[in-house]
Amino acid sequence: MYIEKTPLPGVLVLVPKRIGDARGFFSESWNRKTLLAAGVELPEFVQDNHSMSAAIGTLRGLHFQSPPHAQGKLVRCGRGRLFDVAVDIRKGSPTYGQWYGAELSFENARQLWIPAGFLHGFVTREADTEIAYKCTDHYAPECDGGVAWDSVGIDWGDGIKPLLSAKDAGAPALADFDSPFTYAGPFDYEARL
Ligand SMILES: Cc1cn([C@H]2C[C@H](O)[C@@H](COP(=O)(O)OP(=O)(O)O[C@H]3O[C@H](C)C(=O)[C@H](O)[C@H]3O)O2)c(=O)[nH]c1=O
Repeated sequence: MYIEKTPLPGVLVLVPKRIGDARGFFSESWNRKTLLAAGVELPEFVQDNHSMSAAIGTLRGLHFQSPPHAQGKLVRCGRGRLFDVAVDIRKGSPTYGQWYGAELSFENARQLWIPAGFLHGFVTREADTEIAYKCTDHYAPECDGGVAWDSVGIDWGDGIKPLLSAKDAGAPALADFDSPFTYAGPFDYEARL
């Protein structure tokens, strides 16, 4: 697995190796031991999610779960193509309000690690795009929160008119949002990579 730092400290791009043969390929899409060998210890994953978005331009986000059920997420694209975004919302962080986005697709096999304390959202760039993502805490609707997709200055792509859920359409702007997260210093792995 290749591990790439991003311009947003804490957020990583992981790219598993694909072993090809006449049938197709095999890939270890997640292996804790491989990451540990590289000095990256992620919290334990306890829930896997899978969502499919039929229309191009479907935008899900920007979401978080507040403590005590804050979630880190490792996102990968099983089918199609999407632009996946993380936003730092840890009060006191040197990168508070900053975002990073990566194009994830079945073809490029890229995964995005988004730690707890960051918003997560994505917009689809192909029809019938599916994402599968691992979460470090269980679903807790009472801790569910969101920030408006268009209030962070994210470049989602030209001329986007997103398909949003009613919840996402009514989310508060980042400027009006009081984050439940506080910066606790850099993640251990930041210095090791
Ligand atoms: C997240 C979640 C949702 N649900 C139920 C609740 C609703 O009845 C239905 C759809 O939920 P929602 O509209 O919140 O789904 P998304 O808009 O895809 O939200 C997710 O997408 C963004 C990008 C994320 O990072 C989060 O994982 C999550 O917020 O699934 C569950 O039963 N379990 C869950 O873990």
